[in-house]
Amino acid sequence: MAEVDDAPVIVCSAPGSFARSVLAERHPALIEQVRDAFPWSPERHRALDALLRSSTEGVIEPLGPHAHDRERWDAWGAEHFGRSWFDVPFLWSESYFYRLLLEAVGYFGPGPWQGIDPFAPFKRAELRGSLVDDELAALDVLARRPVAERAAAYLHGSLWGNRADLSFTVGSQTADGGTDAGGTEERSGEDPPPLVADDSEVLWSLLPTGDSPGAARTVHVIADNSGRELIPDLVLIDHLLESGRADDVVLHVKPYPYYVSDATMADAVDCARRLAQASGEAGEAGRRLWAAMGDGRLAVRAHGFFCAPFPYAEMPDELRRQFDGAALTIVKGDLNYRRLVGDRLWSPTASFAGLTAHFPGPVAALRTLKSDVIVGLEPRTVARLEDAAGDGTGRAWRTSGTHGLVQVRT
Ligand SMILES: O=P(O)(O)OC[C@@]1(O)O[C@H](CO)[C@@H](O)[C@@H]1O
Repeated sequence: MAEVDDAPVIVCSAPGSFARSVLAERHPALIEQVRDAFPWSPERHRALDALLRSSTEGVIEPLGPHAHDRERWDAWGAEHFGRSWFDVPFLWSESYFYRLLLEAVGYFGPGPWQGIDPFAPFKRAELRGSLVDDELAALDVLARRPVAERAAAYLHGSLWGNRADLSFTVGSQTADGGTDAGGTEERSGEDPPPLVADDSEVLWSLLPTGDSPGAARTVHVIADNSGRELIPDLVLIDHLLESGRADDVVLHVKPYPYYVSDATMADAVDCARRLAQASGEAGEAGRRLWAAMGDGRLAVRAHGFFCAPFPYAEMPDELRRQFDGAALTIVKGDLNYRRLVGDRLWSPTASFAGLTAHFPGPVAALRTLKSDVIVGLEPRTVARLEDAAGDGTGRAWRTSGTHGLVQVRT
């Protein structure tokens, strides 16, 4: 594994690599699932066929001349057009794939399919499912526990919620609404398994309770998946506001559907409604969050950069300024982690603090491990993980979603 200063950018060309499997297997399966989820017109079917061909055997083409964001992607993709999908950075090719998938289904219009989220049936099925009922009911039991224990449970709920990632379960669920779409629990032997890094104490130390002099303490949360991840994120946010650890919270969602289950504004509303309509503690939290959105203590934003194919080190200044002065920014999930530290084959012991020094203000990653990128581990932890993997490659712990982390840079 390369050292910090020469870590290779991840591309999808290496045979047997996780990144290659995403492009070669996961994306084609996703196209077929999206195809089956709606009664698309012949034109949409043809566009899906073309995307399948291009993304598996073709080269990367620019957007069509009428695309509203053609200029932006022309600048972002200039050096990649005309090359094989497998030879350009993984972060770039995945992001562009989702942009093209939306194009294929007419999401950006004009036309009758404009604004129809092609992943909505999968997200809805998950949100309706009984696993969410069980998770909401568990909040009633938790409410009787001491506050420190509750805080830890809310934090872990948000972290492990990241296992419920519908792009991870492509090929194993349907959009018929009749079944729970998570399917991720089977991946974990121990539930929850131990964290590979745990800076929880540092995280809480950045958000002391009680009166603090000076400006309002703002916490930002860069959301990842909707449904079974965003619901515990919202519960955590409610706790931060209720316990006085934050005066206000900004939740950052995606401006358009992305990576299957990533949360958009519509999803944030659906999740808040699911909570608010629940009974017991969940319902109370949901109604408090609803009110907090109304009085501005919880703001939701959807900056275009959250669907950009680049690491956060390259975020535009106006977004950077939003995080300046925050008490903490919580960065959720695997893709956000890849973007936070850079999508490279770092040494797993490379410094998390060093690689996140670019980020404005204190930052915490809550993530389950679903790709090759990992930094900030103790050498003995890496040795233990490699030994325990026992699968011949010693790498499954990195990509299988069975392990989680809390990493903080103050
Ligand atoms: O950000 P999330 O939802 O935790 O994970 C997104 C993800 O499943 O998508 C990519 C494959 O498509 C992986 O790199 C990554 O694990």
